[in-house]
Amino acid sequence: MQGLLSVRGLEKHFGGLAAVQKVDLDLQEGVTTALVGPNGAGKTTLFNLITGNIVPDSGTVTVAGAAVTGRRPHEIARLGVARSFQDLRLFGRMTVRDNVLAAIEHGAWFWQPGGGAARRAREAAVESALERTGLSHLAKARAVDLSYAETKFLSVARILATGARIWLLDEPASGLDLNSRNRFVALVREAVAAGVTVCLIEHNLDIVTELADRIAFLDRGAKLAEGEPAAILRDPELIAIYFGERRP
Ligand SMILES: Nc1ncnc2c1ncn2[C@@H]1O[C@H](COP(=O)(O)OP(=O)(O)OP(=O)(O)O)[C@@H](O)[C@H]1O
Repeated sequence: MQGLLSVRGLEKHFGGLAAVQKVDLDLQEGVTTALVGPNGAGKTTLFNLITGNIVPDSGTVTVAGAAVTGRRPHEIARLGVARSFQDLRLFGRMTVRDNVLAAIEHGAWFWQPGGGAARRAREAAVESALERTGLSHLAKARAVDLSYAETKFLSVARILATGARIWLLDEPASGLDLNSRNRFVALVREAVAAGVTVCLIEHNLDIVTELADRIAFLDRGAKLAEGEPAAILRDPELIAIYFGERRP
């Protein structure tokens, strides 16, 4: 069944390297999918192809049935697809609040008809995102002054504030302490319960087990398997590939 977000035959080469090879993937509404695979499997490249940060050599991406292949990142974001980056891409010198505000597209300015209401709605979305990520007390701090875990939550706050219904999270919990990691898991669960469809790239298999309904397993650019976490994580061949014990 075609998903809310659907990928068909997606391919990307970098010179002679096939980074993503004929990948099909469906993100079904309300289903949390984890992309799992060893380093260099093509997971981030797949996100980049979906979000328009990289143009595919071939294949298609559709969001809610609309073809978006080759469209620019902001056009795809406007359809309700938000993502985080491994390197977070925050504005270090801006405040936490302004980092979140900047993530929301300014559809209407206050001098336009309805602009005042739109601005208030944006501000409310920012405050709510800060509250849900536990960052309200840091709203006026500069992003550069945050702790590592706080920057990770700021990255999630930026997604929350957009109201996007599809979240693509690239290693969102890497390096988090236990308390922050648990808060992160709860935050994602809350979003899913509110109707968000999540796809996450995650190396921590405990987090995958806790959050994912499905795993798509990638290796060397190709999707090798897809299914329920229990089945995928019990497959000795996949686990050998994942932990680098590949047989020739
Ligand atoms: N812009 C680029 N130019 C050339 N090669 C690239 C580029 N981006 C990615 N690659 C290569 O494509 C392959 C897939 O990389 P990608 O970052 O998608 O893997 P990944 O599964 O996300 O890895 P990791 O788990 O380490 O983040 C790698 O061999 C990588 O070196």
